[in-house]
Amino acid sequence: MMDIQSLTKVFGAQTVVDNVSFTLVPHTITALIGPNGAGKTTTLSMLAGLLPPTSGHIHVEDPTPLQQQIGFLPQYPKFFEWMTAFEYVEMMGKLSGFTNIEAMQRAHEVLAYVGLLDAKTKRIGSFSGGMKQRLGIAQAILHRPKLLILDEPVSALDPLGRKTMMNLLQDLQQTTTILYSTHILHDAEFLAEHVLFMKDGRLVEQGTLAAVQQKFEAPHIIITFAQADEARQFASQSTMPIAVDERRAIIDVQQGKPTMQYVLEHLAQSPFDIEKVEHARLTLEEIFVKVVGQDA
Ligand SMILES: Nc1ncnc2c1ncn2[C@@H]1O[C@H](COP(=O)(O)OP(=O)(O)OP(=O)(O)O)[C@@H](O)[C@H]1O
Repeated sequence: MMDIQSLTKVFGAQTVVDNVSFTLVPHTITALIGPNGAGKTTTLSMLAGLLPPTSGHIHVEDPTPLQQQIGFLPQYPKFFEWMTAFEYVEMMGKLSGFTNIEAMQRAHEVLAYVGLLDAKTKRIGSFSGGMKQRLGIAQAILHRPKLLILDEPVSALDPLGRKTMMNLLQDLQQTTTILYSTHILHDAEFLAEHVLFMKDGRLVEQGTLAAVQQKFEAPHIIITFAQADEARQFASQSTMPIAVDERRAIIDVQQGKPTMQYVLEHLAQSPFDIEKVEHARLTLEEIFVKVVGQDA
């Protein structure tokens, strides 16, 4: 649906976004992950049409102007705090070309959708951070965009606010394609089907979450025993390089050996009670630290 080719942004002598290419798959959620200053906001601003790229192409199949196809929630959305939620969304509707009646109806719809209908006559200045983020979403989806771009939509929220926002994004995925930036890797792991890792303006890793996790699959086979002393006994009797962590025997795999088949055959001859045998998987956080080389 959206194909980004060699997107680059230079500010003075600094290349802030460097030759970035990726494709957004319709009706999926893509997480743009990177440390502070990686270039996430600059990338999203270019895609949202708020910042002209120095070079590169943004290709969309639909000939409708890009601005009409995209909804954008900035990292720090600015509202007129003295307005009520309804007044604000209704005004934004009129600004985006709705008639008065359409703007009123649509404002009602989107406020209901983000769970702010009860607060529609309250002044925005009295809203919590989570309510403001939801109001930002209401404004971003007002014109029924095909692509929703959100800059750090969950980072500033408390756990409950994050959960509400994640549920909203999951629901919105049915009707839109979503690209959002984040530092909260645990949430991205739960929400995103595709991940983009950015460092120093470059995409250093990208793909489906499953493929990236598979690529960084740790070269270990982990056997979980019913009892800790079974794990210890198994390790002491084996010729394989095994570390024991409580009930888990962790086998180092080097140059493909031992294979899972070898381990399973070995276990079949042992008297121990085994709960599971698995290839170790790194969490998104561990992969991120490995790829980006520093904490988020
Ligand atoms: N208008 C600008 N002029 C000059 N430099 C800029 C401008 N906007 C951003 N930068 C620089 O570009 C780099 C990337 O900034 P950007 O805000 O895109 O990163 P980010 O990954 O979104 O960071 P964060 O997670 O902290 O929001 C930074 O070094 C920043 O100082």
